[in-house]
Amino acid sequence: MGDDITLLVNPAAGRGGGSRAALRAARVLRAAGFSVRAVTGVDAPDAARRAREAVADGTGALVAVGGDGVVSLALGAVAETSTPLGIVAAGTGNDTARACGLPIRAPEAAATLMAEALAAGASRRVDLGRVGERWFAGVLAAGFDSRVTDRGNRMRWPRGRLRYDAAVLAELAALHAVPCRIRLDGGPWSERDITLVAVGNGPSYGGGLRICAGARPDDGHFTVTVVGRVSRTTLVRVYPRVYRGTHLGHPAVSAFTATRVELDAPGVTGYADGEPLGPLPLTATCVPGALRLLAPPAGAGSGG
Ligand SMILES: Nc1ncnc2c1ncn2[C@@H]1O[C@H](COP(=O)(O)OP(=O)(O)OP(=O)(O)O)[C@@H](O)[C@H]1O
Repeated sequence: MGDDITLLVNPAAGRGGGSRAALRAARVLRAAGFSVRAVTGVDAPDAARRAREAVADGTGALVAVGGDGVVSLALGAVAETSTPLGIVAAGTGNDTARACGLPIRAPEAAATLMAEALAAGASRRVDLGRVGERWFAGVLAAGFDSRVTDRGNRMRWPRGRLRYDAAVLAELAALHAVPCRIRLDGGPWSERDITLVAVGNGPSYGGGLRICAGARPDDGHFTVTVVGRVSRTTLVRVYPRVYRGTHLGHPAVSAFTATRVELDAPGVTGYADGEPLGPLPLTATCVPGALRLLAPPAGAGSGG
């Protein structure tokens, strides 16, 4: 594996800040002695293909520059390989970087940590979720929250966390529970009316909404949050508590841990790391240590 670094840049991430973040990170990495090249791609599939090529060509590290979307593309290239992933979080939500304790909207700090980790030959093993050929680092969402993501992705305004809040308000008007079948670790199917189900490798989505509070990306399993049938009033009252993760104490909310989660519900689309996976049914599996993450040697769980 070479000592060059490939930046996978989403120029549009974070209101067009992706390119600026890449320039700032590249400056730090070059000053630390690394050879750096940036790839973008004309669209997301092209970017994903270029990332896979860089990994196949033996790049020393792949660094995703942007939000959770470009990290998600990068995962498809590096998962279950020995190529480490760095993250320069410059997007809207940045939940994967947040879950891994990496700097957010601080490209120089992120690049400095990466350079230190590469120089020390250190990386941290992180679990990933897998659905078919797709990988995710954060949360797989289905139900109310996938409809919110769908709407949020279509909205151009407002920006950041406010966009998710606005999408939540719009979807509240159409709130309904759906019958959902859930099976954990190959056990018996359970069927119930749900408002949403979230399968967390990491704890948050939507820029810090801690829907699967307690999930850690290095604990070897998912943390699953199921919200049963709730009224609009209850959802409005409980929603702000999701930022602190205290919604888990509500009687309509159940939490489980599992390494394999099967979900089936009519007319529901699954989203992972904010990207559409397709309609249910789907099966998510937690793959322990599937990712080598460039993180400081002193980071929790370092090694590998
Ligand atoms: N290099 C790229 N070229 C084109 N599209 C990309 C690229 N990288 C990521 N994307 C797509 O752009 C979308 C947004 O990416 P990302 O999450 O990195 O930015 P963001 O500003 O945080 O996004 P969002 O507005 O969704 O919160 C995703 O759907 C992702 O697949």
